Amino acid sequence: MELKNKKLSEESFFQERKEVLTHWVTGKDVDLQEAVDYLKQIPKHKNFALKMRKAKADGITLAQPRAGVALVDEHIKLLQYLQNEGGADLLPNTIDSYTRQNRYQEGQAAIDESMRENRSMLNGFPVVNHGVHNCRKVLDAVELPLQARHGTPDARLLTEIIHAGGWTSNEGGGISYNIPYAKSISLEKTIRHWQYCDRVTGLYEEMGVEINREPFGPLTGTLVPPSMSNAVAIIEGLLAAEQGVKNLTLGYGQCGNLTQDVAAIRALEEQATEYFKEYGYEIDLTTVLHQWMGGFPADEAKSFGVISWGAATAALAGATKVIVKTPHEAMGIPTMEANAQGIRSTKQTLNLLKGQRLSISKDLGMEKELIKAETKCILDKVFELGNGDLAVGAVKAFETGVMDIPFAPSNYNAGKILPARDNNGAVRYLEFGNIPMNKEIKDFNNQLLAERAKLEGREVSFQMVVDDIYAVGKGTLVGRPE
Ligand SMILES: CCC[C@H]1O[C@@H](n2cnc3c(N)ncnc32)[C@H](O)[C@@H]1O
Repeated sequence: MELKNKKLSEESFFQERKEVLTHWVTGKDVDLQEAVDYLKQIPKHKNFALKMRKAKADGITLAQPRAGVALVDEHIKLLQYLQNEGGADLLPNTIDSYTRQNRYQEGQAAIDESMRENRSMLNGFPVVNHGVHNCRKVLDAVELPLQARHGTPDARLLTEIIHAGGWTSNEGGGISYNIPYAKSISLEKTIRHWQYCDRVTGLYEEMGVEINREPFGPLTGTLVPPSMSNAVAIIEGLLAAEQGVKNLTLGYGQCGNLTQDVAAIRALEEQATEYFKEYGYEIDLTTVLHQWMGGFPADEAKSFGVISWGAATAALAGATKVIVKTPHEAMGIPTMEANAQGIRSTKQTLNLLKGQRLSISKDLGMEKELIKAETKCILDKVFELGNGDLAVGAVKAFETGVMDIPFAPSNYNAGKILPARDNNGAVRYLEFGNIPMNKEIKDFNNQLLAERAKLEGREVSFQMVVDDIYAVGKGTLVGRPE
C-alpha cells in the first residue's frame, strides 16, 4: 500500500475496517451507527472536545492525571477517587503494555491472574479485552470526560472500541507512538495505522460527534529540543486534519527552563495555527504541557517541587491542559493516593496562578522566534523530501536523520542528535546529526553551549548530556560537574 497524505476513501477504509474488527472477539460489538447514537446521548459535560474548547475560551488550564489498572471495578474505583479526592478536571485510561503491542491473549491471561491474585497484574487498563460495554460502564461511573492514553503503534481496534465505548479523546500518532515506543515497526506502517485511527475520528465528526485527538508531544521525554518535538506535533496534527479530525490538542514535554517552555507552547500554538490555515484546515486547537517527563527525585517532598514547577509552567504558558506527575514517579506506578496528591498539588498551583501569564519579554520573544525558525527548517525539509507529501516526507525525514529524536529505541531513528542544556537550563542541540538547521541557528546553539563549557571549565562534551539526564533526579536542572 503506497503511503500518501490523503483522506482515506470510504471504500478502502470500510474494507480495512472489516478486518480490523476481527483482531479480537470484542471487535464484534462495534457498530458505527449504534455508537453514534450512544455518543450523541452522552451528557455534554462528559465530552472531552467540548471541555477542552471551553477551557481555552475561559483561559484556564485543566489538570489530567495518568491512571489505569487491570480490572474494571478497581479501575472505576481509581478514577472515581482521582475525580473526587484528586480534583482531576479530565480523566485518563492509561492502557497496559500488552494491549499496546496487540497481545490480547496475554492481556486476557493477566486479567484472569489479576482476579485470582486480587491485584492488578497489568500496568494499565486492557481496554480491547474489556470491550465496548465495559468502556461505557466506566463512563457511567464518572462525571468527567474520558481519554485513552497509551503508546500503541497499531491502535486501530483500540480506537474503534474506546469511541464506541463513549471515550471522546484518544492520544497518539503514527510517529509519536512509534519512535519512542517501538523498536522495529516501520513508520510507513504506523503512519498508515494512525491515518485509520484519525479517519475513525473524522467519521464521527462527520456524523455529528465531536472527538478530541492528542498527538503524544513529549516523545522520549529526555531532553528533546522543543523545535524537534514541535515539528512532530505539527506533522501529526496536519496528518490528522487530512483525515477529518477537527478538535486537536498538541502537546509538549516540559524541559525545565521557564522562558524556553513558555516560548515552546506559544510557538507550537502559533505555528500550528499558521500551518492549518495554509493547508485549509478548520481546527479547534488546544495545547497540553506534560510535567517533567525525565528522571524524578525519589524524595516525595522534592518530587512535589518538580510537579509544582510543571504546573506553574503550564499556567504561565497558558496551556489548555497539564498532564500531572506523582510523588511515586521515581518508583513506578503510583498508588491512587499518591496520584491524587499529584493532582491536588498541581491544582493548588494552577489556582494560585489563575489568570497570570508570563508577559512577552525580549528573551521570551527571542526564544519563541528561535523555536519557530528551527521548526521551520525541519518542516521545510520534510515537505521537500516528500515532494509536497507530508506522510512520505516524514518517513524520508527519519530515514535521512532530518528528523531525529534523542534516546529513541526505534531502529528507524538515526540517533545522531545529542541535546544538552545551556547555562540557564534551556535545551540546545549539541550534535545536529543530519538535522537541517541553518548556519545562524547552529552557531547560536554552539555559542550557548560554549558559554556553559567556559563557566564549568570543561569542554562541550557528551558528559554534559549524561550530567543533564541525571540532574533533575539529583535536585538541579543543569548537570554541573561535581
Ligand atoms: C509516557 C507516560 C509515562 C508516564 O506514565 C505513567 N504511567 C504509566 N502507566 C501508569 C499507570 N497505570 N498509572 C499511572 N501512571 C502511569 C508513568 O509513571 C510515567 O510518569
